Amino acid sequence: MTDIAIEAEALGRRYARRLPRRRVHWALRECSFGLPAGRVCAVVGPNGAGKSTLLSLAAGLARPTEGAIRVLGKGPGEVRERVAYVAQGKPLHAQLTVIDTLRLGHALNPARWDQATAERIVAQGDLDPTATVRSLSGGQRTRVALALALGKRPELLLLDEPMADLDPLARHQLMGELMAEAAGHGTTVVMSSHVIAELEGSCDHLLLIRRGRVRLQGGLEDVLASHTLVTGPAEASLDGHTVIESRTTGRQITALVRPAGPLPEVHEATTPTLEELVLSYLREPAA
Ligand SMILES: Nc1ncnc2c1ncn2[C@@H]1O[C@H](COP(=O)(O)OP(=O)(O)OP(=O)(O)O)[C@@H](O)[C@H]1O
Repeated sequence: MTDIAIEAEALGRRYARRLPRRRVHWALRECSFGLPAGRVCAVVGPNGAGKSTLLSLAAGLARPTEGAIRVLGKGPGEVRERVAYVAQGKPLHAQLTVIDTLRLGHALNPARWDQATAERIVAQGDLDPTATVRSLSGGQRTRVALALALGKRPELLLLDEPMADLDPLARHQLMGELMAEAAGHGTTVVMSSHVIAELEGSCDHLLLIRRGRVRLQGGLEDVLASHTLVTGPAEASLDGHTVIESRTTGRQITALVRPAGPLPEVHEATTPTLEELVLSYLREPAA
């Protein structure tokens, strides 16, 4: 088993847009990173940053335009059986019932299928197993998609905004299932989300993408510890430190910095929360 679940080297994906004018658009460019196996990794970034593109490349549903991506030490197409992917639109067969959807999951993954887990996730949502997928609400479909993904007992679980349409209780309960899966079976979970609160406390690795580039990556504790949120008088100098973002209110400055050494004593310094860190990187002027 490899120590790195996903390894990208100068990864790029370009789309050709026809309208309004034919032009080439890079959804991802020069992305190099390694996600350690057995971790729960948050993929964050603004709308259109390239998160879904990255997950679909890892799932082997799209091909890189340049560079390379390796998943569980191999090409994404070679490890499909060991990887589960829940895409943003949660594609399922609308005409199948819930129970037939799980049967199909079993038929497609006979060697690894965990019926008990899949059934438990469906049952916790109080779903009628004989209902067709077409008749389910968006959140109920998400539950079935997650039941299929976890039933597959994957080594790598790729989730594209999995919790977006779930109610708070379902969100809490399914996050618990995901965390138990990761802890109990050493599953690597890579999850994109805009809800930072749901990532805090569950993720231990961060990949922040902005405008198709990896802007920040690493173990969550290390990433947070390498930044400082400072407040102090507006005229106090932060020269020599890397200022990610700063805002001045009246005579006070608040800034997220990567300190290069001790900060001036006039500043009050704290370690940022994940939310503060992500917001600062998203607000950062053109990186
Ligand atoms: N099939 C496609 N054809 C053309 N452009 C595309 C296609 N898919 C994505 N893009 C473009 O690639 C960029 C990245 O899109 P992507 O869906 O990966 O972003 P995202 O970070 O997942 O966004 P969101 O948070 O809104 O889901 C966007 O500018 C998008 O318009």
